[in-house]
Amino acid sequence: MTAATATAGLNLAGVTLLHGDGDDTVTALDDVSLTVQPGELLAVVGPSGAGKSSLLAVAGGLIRPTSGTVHVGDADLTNASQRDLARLRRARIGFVFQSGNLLPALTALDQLRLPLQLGPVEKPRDPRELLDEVGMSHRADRRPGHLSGGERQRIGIARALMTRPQLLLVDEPTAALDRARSQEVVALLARESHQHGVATVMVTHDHDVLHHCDRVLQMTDGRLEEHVG
Ligand SMILES: Nc1ncnc2c1ncn2[C@@H]1O[C@H](COP(=O)(O)OP(=O)(O)OP(=O)(O)O)[C@@H](O)[C@H]1O
Repeated sequence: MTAATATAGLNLAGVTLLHGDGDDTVTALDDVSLTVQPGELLAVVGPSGAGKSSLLAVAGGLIRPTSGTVHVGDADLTNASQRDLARLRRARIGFVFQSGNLLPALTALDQLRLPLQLGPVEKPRDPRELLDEVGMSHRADRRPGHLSGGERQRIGIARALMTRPQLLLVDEPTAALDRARSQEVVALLARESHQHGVATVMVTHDHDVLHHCDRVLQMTDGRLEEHVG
């Protein structure tokens, strides 16, 4: 990898991930190389079991690959200690889950404050400003039980952006949403990625939202290929 490609966004080089051992070995990722630029929204589609969740887990430093390297900006996740990995994840990576993964007892505004309470953050976003940016100021005092699925997802996205991450990893953000809400949520992801220069990887089964994405790749049997839509 050249110095230039190692300084921004996400870079995976020759990443292979094996699960299990002996006869039970499963190749979840098979020699995957990928660069996602700052400000780019990449969608990854593919059948169940193709390796999409494994890709997110490796890119997010949650699982170490069997071989190959993973960089977020200039940070090498592959050789980092557990302690450094935790610090890198907190400072550089945002995660968005299928249904928002919000804490039931916290208001929308407090969900956004939460990442700032888990440790020092260099230049955090202002929670009220970010709430406004995702169109949720009018719901600041509501708890998740009184929000719609689309609203919960907006809060989940905003929470992931509080620390100004370089990389955003998004797992099936529209799985629980109807068509109109799905369009809004992915349009929001595209806008936030572009505006704030975040490299975003979104795994999805939802082909109706792909037109919001800058690039679409297909995962098949652990390999990433061009998507023919
Ligand atoms: N912890 C594990 N131990 C053993 N095998 C695993 C483990 N996690 C995943 N696998 C296997 O690795 C392969 C890739 O799984 P992965 O969850 O990444 O696929 P996926 O594309 O995300 O699937 P889905 O769309 O159903 O979520 C599958 O064959 C799966 O059975």
